[in-house]
Amino acid sequence: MLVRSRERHVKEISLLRKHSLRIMSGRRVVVFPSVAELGSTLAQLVSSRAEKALSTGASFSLGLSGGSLVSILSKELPAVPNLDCSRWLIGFCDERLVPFTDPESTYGLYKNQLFGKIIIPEERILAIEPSLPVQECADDYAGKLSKAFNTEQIPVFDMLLLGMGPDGHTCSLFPDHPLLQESQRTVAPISDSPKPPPQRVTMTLPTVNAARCVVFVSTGGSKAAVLKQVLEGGEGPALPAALVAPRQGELFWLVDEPAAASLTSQVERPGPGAKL
Ligand SMILES: O=C1O[C@H](COP(=O)(O)O)[C@@H](O)[C@H](O)[C@H]1O
Repeated sequence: MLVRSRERHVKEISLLRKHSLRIMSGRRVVVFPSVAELGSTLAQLVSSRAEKALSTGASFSLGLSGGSLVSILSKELPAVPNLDCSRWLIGFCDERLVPFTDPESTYGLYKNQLFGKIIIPEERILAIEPSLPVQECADDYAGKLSKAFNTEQIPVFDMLLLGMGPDGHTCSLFPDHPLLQESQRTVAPISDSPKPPPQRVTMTLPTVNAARCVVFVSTGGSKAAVLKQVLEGGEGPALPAALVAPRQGELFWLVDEPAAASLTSQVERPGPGAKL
């Protein structure tokens, strides 16, 4: 009897702690012992938000980023049992203006590593047209989003998966770049990306912050210092990743132990197989 009530108390305290953590910061920082465990929880999270969106709507819209996320997601998402992606709509949070066959192309990487392993109609993947000049390419991609979401306003994605570079950039929004001030456009071109290739197309902050759920994935010791700065603050203007704060949506930071090494604020460390 005593054991049962103690267990209940511990459970309640842990729930309360989780709840207050979320209220205090408006975001959940979740630390995993390995990239594999992070990846499998990420895949579960995508699948659970897809189920939620599809239980009330006609489709589940998911924005993908490039970089290290590609291999993490491509390994773990197809392993989710009974995953039905036929009503998913996939867009790209940013894309490099190179042919799809170029190893820098985010679409190209997902095509090779993921799209062949999940069943998703080709027409439900909204990619850029890389043969266009960068400005036209951004306009064309913004038009595709506008048509798919049937709106002239900012599209509201169900979920966006973001990465963060060691300089604090996310999407193709770089520190001190004028694009951080963009308040009207859904998508913008960039021709002077400090990280190659220089020409890219990116979602803007208003689009990112309109999403229902934003999930950052950040792994490795090279991200430790910048992660601390983004999550706990530091000198100078806020870094692009720190400007991501969905107006009405959820914000997750899924990180591994090396990336979390310098954090001193409270984080969650879920047990194996835990769901977010
Ligand atoms: O250039 C880019 O970098 C970021 C971060 O990539 P990571 O390899 O450090 O995780 C990525 O999110 C973005 O999509 C990409 O274009």
